[in-house]
Amino acid sequence: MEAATALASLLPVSLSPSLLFTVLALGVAVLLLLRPSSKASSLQPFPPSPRGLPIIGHLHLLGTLPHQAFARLSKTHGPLFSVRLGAITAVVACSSDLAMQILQTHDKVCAGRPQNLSAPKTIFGCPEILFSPPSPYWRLLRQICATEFFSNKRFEFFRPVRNDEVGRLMLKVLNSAGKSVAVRENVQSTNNNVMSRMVLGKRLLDLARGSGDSIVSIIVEIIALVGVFNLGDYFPSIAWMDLQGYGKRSRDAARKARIVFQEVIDKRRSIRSQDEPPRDFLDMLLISAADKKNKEFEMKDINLRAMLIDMYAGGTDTAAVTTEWAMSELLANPEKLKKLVDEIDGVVGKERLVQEEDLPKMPYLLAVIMETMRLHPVAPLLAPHSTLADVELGGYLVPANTMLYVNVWAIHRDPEIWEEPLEFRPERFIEKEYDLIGQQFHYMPFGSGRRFCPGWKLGLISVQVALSNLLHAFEWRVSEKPDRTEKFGIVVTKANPLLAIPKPRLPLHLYEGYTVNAADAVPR
Ligand code: HEM
Repeated sequence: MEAATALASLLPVSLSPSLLFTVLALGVAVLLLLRPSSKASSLQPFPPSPRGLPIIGHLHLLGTLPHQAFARLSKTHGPLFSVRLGAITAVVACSSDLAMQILQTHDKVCAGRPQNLSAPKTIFGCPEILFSPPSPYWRLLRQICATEFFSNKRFEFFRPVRNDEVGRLMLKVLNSAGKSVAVRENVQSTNNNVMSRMVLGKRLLDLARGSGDSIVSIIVEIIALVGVFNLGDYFPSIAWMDLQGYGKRSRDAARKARIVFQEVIDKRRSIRSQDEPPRDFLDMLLISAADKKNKEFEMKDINLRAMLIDMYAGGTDTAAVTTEWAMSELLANPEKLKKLVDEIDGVVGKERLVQEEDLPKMPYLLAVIMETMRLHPVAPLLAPHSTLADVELGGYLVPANTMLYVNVWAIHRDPEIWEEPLEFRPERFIEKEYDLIGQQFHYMPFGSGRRFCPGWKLGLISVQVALSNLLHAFEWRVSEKPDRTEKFGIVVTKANPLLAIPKPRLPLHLYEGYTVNAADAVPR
């Protein structure tokens, strides 16, 4: 039991010693599963690994921030190494060369997703975009998103919605002038409403009574559940015991999501006429589901519900977290903040708020956001990939069905690539050209290759609009310099949420006028 207590303090999640003791006692059977057993792996070396412990493997080395632990391990074991997480073997890549091998050279073989994670299976109950292995159906879903949801036409169509929501955010912050404001929470609620209007055509509060609140709480719970460390996923022989209760929580979340989203789908079907042009994502999904061309992949309501959840979940946290990190870095670096505010003032003046049309004229704003995503990628290990067949990476043989982590966090701080990598220096993105779509494998905040984030443009513009407006419309004060402590999850957040005090810096009539005018132009 003493060993269990010591180990419990090292694990990435808070496990009670008695819980860990149970795991150790029950996990003996799992030992047999621990060694990679591909026939081919006996012919070529498997990536090296640190010394592990019986049963738990290397779990004790992960700490609370696995991406940072992996970066440290790569210093001793090289840029490609393997770890055992209970019964699961994972290979970690910490260099841009290996990222290229995984995401470009062997993209097809490395584009799987690990299938040991129980929360997505329980919650979605069917293939969706994020957790499904590549398949013709997954390609169809990505194609529907690309042509119907993330296309330039749709982007323009929803521009007034985004302007309106950011105007509402300005008004809300104005009402808190002089008081402490939780930046992420406020931007998140704006993004939730943008997403809700794009996906279901309505702000959360305007959805059927209670649905809006339910959707937010369900999505928050789902994002948490898909990011937790569930013992059962790594020790399959004891999964049935559901020691941490995540199985039950996932079933509850699945049940609630089914009820709320089905209600929305049924209501829409009952009021929507066939020849009406699509006005939001749900309309587009219903059209695709009825499209004879897609008959091969019958889209049932369960599939539609999964897609709605994917969009809400993808669009909620990511941009708000990035905006919060950007504000934190700027408040910790006043000269960079001044340079950005000067740029915004120069383009916009002080007689109106920032509009999306202004953004292309603000290169320093883009550089600030790119630098923020370099230091604080929301998914520092991307979403885990997995091998669909045996593949050679960095001279080692990695067998089929191995989990793959691409450590973007480590690559983004690699001193071989970046001068003074820990400095917040947006100028580096002006002096040298980097793209956002991961073509150089030095910089991949949205991933690269087949699994590249389909929502990247929307994510980026959400950050640009929120950050530029918050800084143009308000002067911000913090009681102490913001820190860089991280909290791990499916999205890595700031452990200590940024609290800052706003003071308006524009004529007051602008804040209200902006909202009223933009609301007139909203499509629905
Ligand atoms: C700043 C904002 C965002 C960032 C930094 C970001 C980043 C990422 C990353 C790193 C991945 C994983 C790539 C991989 O596994 O190789 C991803 C996947 C994904 N993202 Fe985003 N994302 C953002 C916004 C969005 C938005 C707004 C949406 C949708 C509304 C979205 C939807 C998705 C989906 C569906 C996937 C799964 C793609 C697949 O597995 O095929 N993301 N994103």
